[in-house]
Amino acid sequence: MPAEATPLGYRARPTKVLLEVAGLRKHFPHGDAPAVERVGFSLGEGEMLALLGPSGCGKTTTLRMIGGFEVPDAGTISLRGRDITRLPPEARGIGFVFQDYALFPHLDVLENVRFGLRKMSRAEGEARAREMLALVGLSGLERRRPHELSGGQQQRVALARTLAVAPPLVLMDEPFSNLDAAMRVETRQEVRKLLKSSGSAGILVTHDQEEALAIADRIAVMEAGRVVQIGTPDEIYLNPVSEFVASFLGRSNILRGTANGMRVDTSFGTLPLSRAANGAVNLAVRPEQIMLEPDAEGPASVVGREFRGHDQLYWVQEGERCMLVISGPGANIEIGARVRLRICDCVVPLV
Ligand SMILES: Nc1ncnc2c1ncn2[C@@H]1O[C@H](COP(=O)(O)OP(=O)(O)OP(=O)(O)O)[C@@H](O)[C@H]1O
Repeated sequence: MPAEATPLGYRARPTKVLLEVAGLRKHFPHGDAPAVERVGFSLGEGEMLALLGPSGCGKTTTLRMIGGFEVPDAGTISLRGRDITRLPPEARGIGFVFQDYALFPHLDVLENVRFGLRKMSRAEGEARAREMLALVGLSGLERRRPHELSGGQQQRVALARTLAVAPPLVLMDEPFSNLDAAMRVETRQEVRKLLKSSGSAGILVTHDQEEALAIADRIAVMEAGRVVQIGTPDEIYLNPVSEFVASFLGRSNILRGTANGMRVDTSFGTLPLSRAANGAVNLAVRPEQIMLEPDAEGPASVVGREFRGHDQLYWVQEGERCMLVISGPGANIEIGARVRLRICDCVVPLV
């Protein structure tokens, strides 16, 4: 598979390793359990990784250890083959974009971006800062102070300041959380494009699955201090390893079945499996993998419906079980209607 598989540059696998994290552990004093335990992954040059998981699962602690703001109890972090585990943040050559952007309020936009370029001559630093501001689409706003900018513009100044020193890696902790929904969607694609065009890799901490799917080449899903699955967005969405991953990334119906290799017997008949399994298994079925057919003799009935414009959600009761189904916007089936459900795709065995 080519390294750059799509126009937006989503990659299946890192090419050359930039960052290697192995066996990271952090147990804070007074914590019942370690905040981070046995976390390991590698990141390719220019790759974008999302650390995704619910509040308190250890995403920020992992990021802070990579950045040098927290010292791990165990494990190693190396950047381009150099062990940086115990180096202070400023000696690591890593860029950061924080939630609050951390811009200097008394400096204008140009001076904020020039701040990290103090080793250059004034003229060189200014030229580079202007170049970065053009890259993030803020030319013309050089003399504004941060409070005269929108949240999205401040975010881009922070990014320009970080990218100006061309770090091989940029760490971002929920960088879009102060933006409104529309601005968040726009800004995350811009950030992705900027990092890709500057060749910097990125690690983004988020609890927003849609954001992770939209921005990342790969996603590391964390649960209770551990990485439970790492893969491309489609690998994780289509082949979640556990019920936790299946329900954290999108919505899933969970069924019981008896597997035999690549097939499984269920109350919906014998279905193909996405990967081999044997014996009693739980299965994840995405709501869009189920077809809803009106049928006066059908064994199920519609008990809830939500019109969402581009599609519709249906809750369908069949005996004891309530299934979630997604249909196109044109399928108008009333609440109370009798229906038949058909699973029209392979289903995923869970551990
Ligand atoms: N400095 C600290 N001292 C003690 N406990 C901490 C400290 N920082 C984090 N923790 C604890 O470690 C665990 C992991 O926290 P962390 O901030 O890494 O999670 P997170 O996944 O980033 O959560 P969120 O999405 O809410 O920011 C939590 O139980 C948290 O309370």
